[in-house]
Amino acid sequence: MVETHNLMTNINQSLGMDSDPPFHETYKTLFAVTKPLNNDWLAAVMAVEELELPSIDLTWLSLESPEKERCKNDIARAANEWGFFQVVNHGISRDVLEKMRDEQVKVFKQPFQHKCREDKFMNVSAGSYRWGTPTATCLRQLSWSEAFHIPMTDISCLGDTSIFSSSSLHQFATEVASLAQKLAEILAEKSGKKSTFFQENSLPSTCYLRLNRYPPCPIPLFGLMPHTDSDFLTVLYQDQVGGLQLVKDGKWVAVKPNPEALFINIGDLFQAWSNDCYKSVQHCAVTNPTKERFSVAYFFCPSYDTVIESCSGDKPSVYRRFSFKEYRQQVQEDVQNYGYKIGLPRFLV
Ligand SMILES: O=C(O)CCC(=O)C(=O)O
Ligand SMILES: [Fe+2]
Repeated sequence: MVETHNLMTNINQSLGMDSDPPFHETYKTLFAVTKPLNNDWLAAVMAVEELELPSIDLTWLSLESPEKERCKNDIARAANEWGFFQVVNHGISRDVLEKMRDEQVKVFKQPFQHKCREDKFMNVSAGSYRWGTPTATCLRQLSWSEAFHIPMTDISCLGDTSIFSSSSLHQFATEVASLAQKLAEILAEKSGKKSTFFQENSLPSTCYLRLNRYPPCPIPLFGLMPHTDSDFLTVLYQDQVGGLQLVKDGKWVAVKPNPEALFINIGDLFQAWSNDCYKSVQHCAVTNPTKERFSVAYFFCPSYDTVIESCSGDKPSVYRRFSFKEYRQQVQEDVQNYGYKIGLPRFLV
């Protein structure tokens, strides 16, 4: 009882701002029924080994072969062995990244009530702002974060009345979009697929940005529950606090932040389309006891009707044909019925 009381006091102290979502109030029964400080899994999420992801210098892509080919092979190898890698000299200037981050910090500092009325105060679609996990029945299922999910189509029409400065967001999104496209084309080519597929099926307007904020949390919790991304690939720009973890060879590892890098991960669609050549791996974010953390994810998605055909060379197809729309609907249905995403195993041949 005393333990729970102290915990709630700590949480209230770390979240005192009127911009913070009311985590303490909304989830107080979860804190009361779980003994978080004694839970082994909570300690385990914080105690994982920190690794540097394979780092790929994209400068080589602007040179002639063989350097260029070697760089492309490195990208494909990292996507196959890790499903995650970092790119440096990616061509997106520090200025563009810093303006985006300033914008993100400013937006999350808005009063919570304004963020909840995103259509009225922020000029983005209703439903863009999300926080916590409304369905959580124990602390283990709670994501200690708030986020704006913004479709690229919304970014182009934010206008001057929005709290979001459309130009910072727009510039960041445009440059990240072209990086994502370039990497996807290389990965397609290296797995023997048609590299024009993305020009035909993945317009920037079918993609979206997610701005994440992880408030400090006095006890170790998930900032974002373990998941795989339901896209082709994701480009992540994260700050220096750290907290991203992923599964490598069956073990959770922590990713070392790198201010010069953007982080790339393969999503479910690429795993299926490449017939398991590239890996969509489970990842999560964990909280920091004293520091807030920011990240932005760009999700490279095709249009809803795009059909994903899993085949490569002589190897039999691992997954049946499905459209992106079908995939999204199945994920939503599973989350509703079971409380979690099943993902690709649903589509095995
Ligand atoms: O913030 C992070 O490190 C991870 C974000 C992420 O995985 C996502 O937004 O899907
Ligand atoms: Fe993710």
